[in-house]
Amino acid sequence: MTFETVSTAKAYGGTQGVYRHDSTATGTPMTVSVYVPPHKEGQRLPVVWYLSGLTCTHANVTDKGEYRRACAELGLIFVAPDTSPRGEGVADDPAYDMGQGAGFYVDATQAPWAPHFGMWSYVTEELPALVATHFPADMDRQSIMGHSMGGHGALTIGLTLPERFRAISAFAPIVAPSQVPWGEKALGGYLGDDRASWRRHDAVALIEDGARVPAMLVDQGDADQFLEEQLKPHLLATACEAAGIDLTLRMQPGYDHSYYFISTFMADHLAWHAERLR
Ligand SMILES: N[C@@H](CCC(=O)N[C@@H](CS)C(=O)NCC(=O)O)C(=O)O
Repeated sequence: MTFETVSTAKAYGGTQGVYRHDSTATGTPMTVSVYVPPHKEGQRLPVVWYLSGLTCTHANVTDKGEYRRACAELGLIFVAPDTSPRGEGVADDPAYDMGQGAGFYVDATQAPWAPHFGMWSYVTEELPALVATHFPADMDRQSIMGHSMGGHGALTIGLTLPERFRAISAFAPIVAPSQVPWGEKALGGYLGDDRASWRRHDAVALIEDGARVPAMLVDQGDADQFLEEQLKPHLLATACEAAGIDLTLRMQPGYDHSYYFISTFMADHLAWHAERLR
């Protein structure tokens, strides 16, 4: 399978690259951003996965996430995939919260989404194999983070694969998609009406059903316009408390849902990940 370099640039002594490859999980070309910090020849480095939110491509966090200085200092590879398949033959929805740019990190089972919307398999199977092949990655040291819909992806993937991900964190995540409009629309569309099939794609439900990790870090702005209707972090706090999961939930006064918020706390999250990836 070809893995094509779209661009590379030196940053903080390392390399910020953008790459494109044909994906069997989505049946489309996919674009991914990877930052490799400065390192010694032959050295293998831990990998932090960053999953983005609604409307994003790989480029939003690459341009505005301000992760490179911390990744260079901490020796972390930072991988930022796209949020969905894209292109002319790919189903879409006129709204921003469904279809292209809104893959929700599930493998869709329903028409018209099922042929291309295989983002769970893409992020958990296909892309990790490519990262292992093409970068100096130590795949025994991985962690995962994300924002909003990507926070949902990070929490659900991290909770499902605790043996793979040593740390999970999120910025303003959708913690209980089955209980909020964004999630009800997306999971209903991609997975169908049987709500039982949604539970493995809902962080709160996964914890209620027995998923366990040692710890999670979540930052949430209290001026986030989506806080009350879509995000509801207290549902995660309640589930973690009942399950004995050590959740650090930090309500950040005055911060909204944007990359100004994410970039403010990015270095903090990366340091938290690096500690667990040593
Ligand atoms: N377009 C939506 C908001 C979508 C949104 O806020 N997306 C977040 C993730 S959930 C994002 O990261 N947007 C891209 C950006 O800020 O660069 C609206 O206007 O209500």
